[in-house]
Amino acid sequence: MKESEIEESNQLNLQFDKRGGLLPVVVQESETGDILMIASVNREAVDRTLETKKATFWSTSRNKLWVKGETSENTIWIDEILVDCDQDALVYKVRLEGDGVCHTKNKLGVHRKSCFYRSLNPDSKELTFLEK
Ligand SMILES: N=c1c2ncn([C@@H]3O[C@H](COP(=O)(O)OP(=O)(O)OP(=O)(O)O)[C@@H](O)[C@H]3O)c2ncn1[C@@H]1O[C@H](COP(=O)(O)O)[C@@H](O)[C@H]1O
Ligand SMILES: [Mg+2]
Ligand SMILES: [Zn+2]
Repeated sequence: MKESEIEESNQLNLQFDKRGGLLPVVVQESETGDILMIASVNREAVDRTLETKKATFWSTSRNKLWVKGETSENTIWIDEILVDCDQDALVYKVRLEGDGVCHTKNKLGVHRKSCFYRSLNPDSKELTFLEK
């Protein structure tokens, strides 16, 4: 496929083959801009996400389609999907149904909103928890 057909096209031509069938997805909360998690999708996961408006991924450890929230009930609802220049990465802009997306819990026993709850200090190389 010519570059122009990918970069300047209004047609969806996701480049799964380039990446072994899996593309990275950044999940971002629409309302706040917060980055919530990064996961992988195959073609089926994208199709299911478009059909159901529920964020669906490919679980790389369980090797199966993963409708986020299927056990935790922390469903993620799609507002918008962005596709990058060379059509090999996505952004899901979303609304949360539950407390958060992360499978870890904070001190109050609540699912953390984002998987990115620690910051790396470049000098000490230690991690600082961002939560109060
Ligand atoms: N719920 C999550 C979850 N939420 C967010 N994330 C992030 O999503 C990324 C997914 O990457 P992977 O495909 O490598 O994760 P995975 O192989 O599905 O994870 P596991 O099944 O090994 O826990 C992780 O690196 C986390 O940063 C999660 N990763 C894993 N889970 C597991 O997914 C399962 C189902 O959770 P629900 O969909 O919320 O019911 C539970 O067993 C959870 O432990
Ligand atoms: Mg990960
Ligand atoms: Zn997490």
